Amino acid sequence: MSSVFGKSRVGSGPQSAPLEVNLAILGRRGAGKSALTVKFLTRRFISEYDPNLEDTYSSEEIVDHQPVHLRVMDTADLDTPRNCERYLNWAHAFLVVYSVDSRQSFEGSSSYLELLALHAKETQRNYPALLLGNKLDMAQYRQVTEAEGAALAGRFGCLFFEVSACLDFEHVQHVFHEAVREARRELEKNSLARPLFISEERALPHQAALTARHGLASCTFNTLSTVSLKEMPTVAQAKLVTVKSSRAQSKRKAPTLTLLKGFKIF
Ligand SMILES: Nc1nc2c(ncn2[C@@H]2O[C@H](COP(=O)(O)OP(=O)(O)OP(=O)(O)O)[C@@H](O)[C@H]2O)c(=O)[nH]1
Repeated sequence: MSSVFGKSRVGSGPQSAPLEVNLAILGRRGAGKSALTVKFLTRRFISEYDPNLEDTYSSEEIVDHQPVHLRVMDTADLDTPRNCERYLNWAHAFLVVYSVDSRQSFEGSSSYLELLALHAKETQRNYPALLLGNKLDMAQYRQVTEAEGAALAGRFGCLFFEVSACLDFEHVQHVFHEAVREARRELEKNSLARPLFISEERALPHQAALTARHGLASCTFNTLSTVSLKEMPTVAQAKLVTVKSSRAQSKRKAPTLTLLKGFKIF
């Protein structure tokens, strides 16, 4: 079965179209969402970035010998979740990122996990989430222990990894592929599509509590999976661009490629 934007296409046979998976990266500003996204897409570490841009990228992946058309939304909330339906109703799985050297970002990740739990409860669906403690290379400045990260993940029943956008690509790739596996399991379980473009907004009883605790004032929940066309993010074909410069080169001498909208990669 397929639907608009590939929301529900599930197939594993050699003849079937690639599985389509939408993945949203959530977390407080500065946690490293963009750096992880770009590392995954290009194997490179961001040097400069625009924190206000939110983009969705598309990448063809092979996960467990199966082709997957993966879309990654690198979200740009400010300090708290805002207008969450744009990703709540779009993503099949979520990566919630904090930085191990920032307690504030860890507390922010907890708000996102609560938001996802609430959304799952209201829609009576399971949305796989992975909790990522990023900037592992900064472990000497840790404000969050690995045990705290694991405990938070355990509380919300999600997988937990500590990663670094500036260390090895394989580890970052592994985490994204784990998210695909989680999404695939869930899609296979519910191979029925969630309806799209049927909108009914209503306030939720639990929302008031969450709003009060985390300032999620602008998050509304749509009961029937609503995404309007104008809200759909544009897809940048990230993998179509060839990167020829090397980060090993001197930053001053290296040509700057504006590869993905808003990111300068050396
Ligand atoms: N040392 C280190 N720095 C990182 C890592 N990941 C990201 N950074 C840096 O942390 C800063 C914030 O990274 P971003 O990827 O822009 O963070 P973000 O979560 O996308 O932040 P917003 O775009 O503001 O939402 C940048 O200066 C990155 O270069 C990492 O793994 N290690």
